[in-house]
Amino acid sequence: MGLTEEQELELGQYRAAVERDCPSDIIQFSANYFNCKLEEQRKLFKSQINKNNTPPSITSATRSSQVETGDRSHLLFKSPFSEHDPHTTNVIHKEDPSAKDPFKQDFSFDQRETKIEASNSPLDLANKNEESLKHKKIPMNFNALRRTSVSGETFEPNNLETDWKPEHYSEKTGEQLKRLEKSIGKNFLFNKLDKDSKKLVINSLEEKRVTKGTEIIKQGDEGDYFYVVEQGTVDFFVNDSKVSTSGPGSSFGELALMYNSPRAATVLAETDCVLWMLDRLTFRKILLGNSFKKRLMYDDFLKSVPILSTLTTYDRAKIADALETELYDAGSIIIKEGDVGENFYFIEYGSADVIKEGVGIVANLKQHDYFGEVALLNDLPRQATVKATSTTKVATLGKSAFQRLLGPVVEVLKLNDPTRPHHNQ
Ligand SMILES: Nc1ncnc2c1ncn2[C@@H]1O[C@@H]2COP(=O)(O)O[C@H]2[C@H]1O
Repeated sequence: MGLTEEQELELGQYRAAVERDCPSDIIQFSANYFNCKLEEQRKLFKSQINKNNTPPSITSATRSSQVETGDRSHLLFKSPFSEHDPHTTNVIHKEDPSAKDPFKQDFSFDQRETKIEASNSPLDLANKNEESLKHKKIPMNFNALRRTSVSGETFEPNNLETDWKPEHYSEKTGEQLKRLEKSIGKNFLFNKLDKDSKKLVINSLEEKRVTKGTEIIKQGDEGDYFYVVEQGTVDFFVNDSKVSTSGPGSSFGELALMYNSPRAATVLAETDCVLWMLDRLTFRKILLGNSFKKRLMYDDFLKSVPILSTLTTYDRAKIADALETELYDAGSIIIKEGDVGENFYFIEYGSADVIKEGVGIVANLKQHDYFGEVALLNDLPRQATVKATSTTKVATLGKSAFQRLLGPVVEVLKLNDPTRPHHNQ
């Protein structure tokens, strides 16, 4: 007996996920993948029942329309081209980076679900976040070839429910709160937190004053704390070369805590500094699943994009922070020849044709390919139209993020520029 259309679709999606992520442990990957699928199906049922009091029939068509448009109408994205391009008006959904891709979307589903179901106490939220991290989108190679956790903390959901209390929790004074609001208010990581989580984080922060010249973090050490700068400036050194400086409102020290990896840089106080430290466990429980969600979700994907393969974890993390997701139906226009170029794109999944006026199709793009760089690199109008040929999810970078973050690969992008004579493709 042949497979039904839906079974074919499911298997195709599964196959695409395996090909995309090239998991080192296929059994574990598959277990996670199908758990996510089940979870997704359950949630769809629940949300449908909550809405209509009628369970939906589970077909792919129902599922994708629910996932992509159902509850997210407020997130519908207006195409930058829609004013003058009738083809694009109904096609783009700007949404969580996780949307649509069945394996990766679980993060956002869980977060939303958590808010509905949990009591909303800070601890519940922390635990739920960690739970979703634990069995959902931790990249399969999350800890591969890296040193293991310093504290060896376990994240068993049941332990968390009852056992975990933030180690350094202490209610801040009014004066401290005012200062924190000022410094933390500037840090985008904290703006992603709901009120309870923010309060929990604030009361878990420890004040640390250091004098000019103090080594706050040493490259190669194990990670213990995440830092936010309230006053002063700090310098970053990689292999003894200074790579950057940052000041009030900025944060550092997240990489080692995220990836259980050695510190990637040395951090020195360039002036006397007032810092706030967050312990690793609270960081992982609260910030990781909220503020660094995109990094975790895009980690594997960005690693598998050939053009980015030479970047460091830090460089890729910065790109992930800046990415936005757009979803296009088959046949819709992603960029239009002659328009002003605003964004650069990676294809997360799907396919697209590159079409030049008067010439026809000049290239076919697939998963992991990029486009939209020519206009940005050369300050030109769009040199071709890019049209989705199947449902296509793209991750996009705005022009300034493109210029700021893709510096290290600009030469390669230029070399590959398809509009240059003799480009190597
Ligand atoms: N170019 C860079 N490479 C790596 N880490 C950097 C860089 N610039 C700043 N940092 C920060 O320096 C921190 C050192 O500790 P972590 O590796 O935990 O996290 C690192 C980043 O937050």
